[in-house]
Amino acid sequence: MAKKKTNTTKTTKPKVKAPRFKLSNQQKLVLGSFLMIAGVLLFIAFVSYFFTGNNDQSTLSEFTNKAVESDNWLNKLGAWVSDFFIYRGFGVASFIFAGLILLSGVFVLINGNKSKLFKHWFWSVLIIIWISILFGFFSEKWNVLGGTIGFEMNAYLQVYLGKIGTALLLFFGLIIYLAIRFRMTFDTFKNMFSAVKKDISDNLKDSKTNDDLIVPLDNDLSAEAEDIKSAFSLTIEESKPEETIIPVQKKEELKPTPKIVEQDEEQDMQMEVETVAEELSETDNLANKLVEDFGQFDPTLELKKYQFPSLDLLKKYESEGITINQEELEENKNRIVDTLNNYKIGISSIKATIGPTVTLYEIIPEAGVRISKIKNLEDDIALSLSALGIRIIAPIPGKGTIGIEVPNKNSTIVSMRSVIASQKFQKSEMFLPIALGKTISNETYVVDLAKMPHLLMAGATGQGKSVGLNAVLTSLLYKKHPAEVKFVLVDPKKVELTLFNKIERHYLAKLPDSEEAIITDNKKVINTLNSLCIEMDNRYELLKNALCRNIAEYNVKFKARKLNPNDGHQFLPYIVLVVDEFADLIMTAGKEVETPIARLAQLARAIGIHLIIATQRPSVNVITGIIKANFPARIAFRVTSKIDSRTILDGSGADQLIGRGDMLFTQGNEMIRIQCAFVDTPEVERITDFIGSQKAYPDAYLLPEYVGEESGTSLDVDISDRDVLFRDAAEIIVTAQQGSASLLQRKLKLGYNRAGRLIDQLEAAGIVGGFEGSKARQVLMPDLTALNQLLDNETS
Ligand SMILES: Nc1ncnc2c1ncn2[C@@H]1O[C@H](COP(=O)(O)OP(=O)(O)OP(=O)(O)O)[C@@H](O)[C@H]1O
Repeated sequence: MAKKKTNTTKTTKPKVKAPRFKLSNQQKLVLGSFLMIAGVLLFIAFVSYFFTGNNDQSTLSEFTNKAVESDNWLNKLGAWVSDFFIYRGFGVASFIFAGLILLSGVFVLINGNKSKLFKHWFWSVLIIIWISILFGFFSEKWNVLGGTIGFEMNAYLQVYLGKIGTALLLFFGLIIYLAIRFRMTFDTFKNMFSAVKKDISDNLKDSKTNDDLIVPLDNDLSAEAEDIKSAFSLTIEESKPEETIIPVQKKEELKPTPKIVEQDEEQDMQMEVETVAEELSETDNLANKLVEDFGQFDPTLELKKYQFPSLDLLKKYESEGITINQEELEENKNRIVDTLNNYKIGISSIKATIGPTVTLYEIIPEAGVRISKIKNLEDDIALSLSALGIRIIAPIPGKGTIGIEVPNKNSTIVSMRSVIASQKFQKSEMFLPIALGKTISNETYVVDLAKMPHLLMAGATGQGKSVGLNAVLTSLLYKKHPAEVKFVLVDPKKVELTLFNKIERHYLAKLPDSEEAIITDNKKVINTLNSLCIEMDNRYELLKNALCRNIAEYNVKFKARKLNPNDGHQFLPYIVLVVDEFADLIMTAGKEVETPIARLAQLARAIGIHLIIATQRPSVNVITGIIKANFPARIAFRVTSKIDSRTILDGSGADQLIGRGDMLFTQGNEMIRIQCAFVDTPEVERITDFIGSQKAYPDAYLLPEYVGEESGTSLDVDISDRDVLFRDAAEIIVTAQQGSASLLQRKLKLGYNRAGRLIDQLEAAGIVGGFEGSKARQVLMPDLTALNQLLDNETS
């Protein structure tokens, strides 16, 4: 804690803070309901004023005299308030005040958008003034309607503008209001007018036709026929202009809203051009309305003030930036040329690209030289260049040249700061951007974890795996809000990821019953993985109901308020599962972890769960076929043998790396050599401190509850060993007809383990059915009578 404090004082300058009026939920309830009631009372008082206002005039001056009562339905206060608002204030327009106060109460209660409320107040006050002046205009007839303000303002305006001027000014005020508030245009009026005109003419026509069709029985038949004929012919003639279809020439005239295009006066013909706007479903309409009223759903709202870590928290290295050692370059070039010449390989040109740790020499061999010949001489060339970690790429994909990578004598550190600060990272629009480091041509390399969709990291000990993991996590922390991504961290070594404990309530996800968010116990990993599988199934269900194919589409739809939270929909954060020391896990838990990992790897990509697994031991029994098949994106740090390299990358190369963050990255096709960004423990500590010191969610992101199989083993529970709360628990479960441990936890206020044990005992007693994965257990007792019968039989 002390540390946190010093940190914040260091970074923030003293500044005077404006006092914040943030209401608690209870305060909101009190204030909201007070305002609503006040609004209703005002309304009642105002209505009453029109019946009792005259009688109450005399009682107003006697406000403090208890003996004098008012006729207003709210008695003295009602009389006084309505007199104040209606007589002395704005007249009938004061009713709008009552509405506004009621509306404010509703906004406070539902925690509505403040700027929306402010807008309502602003426009309503304007319309109140306008109405008041309008009625003030007719004050001679109805003097109460405009109130004193309306009357006085009218008198003032009429002195300067006269009656006509005032009337026109009022009309102009109305136009301004409609134009700005309702975005009305001249066309809107025109369309409205035409629509009304059409309605009237249709009605007239209908009535006329009907009238004409009523033929008096005693009339001459031929005359009737004539009448009817003329009546019809008339109708047809009249309807003709409307039905005439005129070819439309101008494309611009076709607007999505129905529009009437006037023809030349002489033709006296009207044509209605109607383009059918895309029909919106009811839910779309509702969503549009909600978005209009409240704006798009903002998942970051709960931590609105959250600040992303600044670049200053990352260290700046002196030795950054490539220094060109001309001598070294020349020397290496000569050696390469000489060595190749020794093997009778001629070179037509050679080019060097200097990277942070290695320099790439690109060679174009003379015509007729076989590439395989150069590839075969790899070891000989390496020997004559007497350098470790030479890698020959023959040919460089897409270039037709041969590459020889030679480590630099003095490598430079690629700092996390430089890659995070790069334009490429800062401007990336990826879902889960990761700044891995810099390529051989010194370009920052940024990839999207969401596209990978899972990452396998392997390398011998001490070659930069943990730094790599930290770089991945740091990248995400710099780019993603706590609402957008959650980490599930598995760290059997117990030391690598502990720093991330500080951001538990911001970024971590955990099982409901676990105390520590970072999982260090291998047994608990199995539960977490299975819980993630449940989360995956749940998310698929949500996606299916929302008719979305992936999490991105789903979240867009949710933000546009097209998905109803009452149907279980919610904004879904990405979940990144990081497993360090995967080999260790496989050794201790074997199939039990491999199965859920494989399931997640196969299916979780669409619903935003991504896996990063890291291992020191890249042997085939750890990185099995099924794992490999589902992890197309792989990072290999230096390994000791070609076999290990093959296991990770399906090819050699990782054995020729030079360590210290030098790595090969593949996403299934080409292999890219990257110098991993270096982020040191103190830097990670500063970042997690910075984030940890900010306001957090009440708890870590809770994963679905998973009842492990081990709890289902002790089914033969002795009746005498039953929990004292057994009967209560049974009654709760049977009454609710829902067999879930979390229900017991809530109702009986128990810990997860005890609730889990109770469920087992209930299963053993035949009250609930067996474990069914993500679903609640079936309740086998239909009602309390059946339950009591069962329990009584047991004891007798
Ligand atoms: N990207 C890098 N740039 C510079 N130096 C690095 C880089 N990555 C790692 N190193 C150096 O290598 C050392 C070991 O790295 P790291 O702890 O990441 O290895 P590891 O593979 O996780 O080892 P282990 O498997 O034993 O945990 C670091 O202390 C650091 O000095």
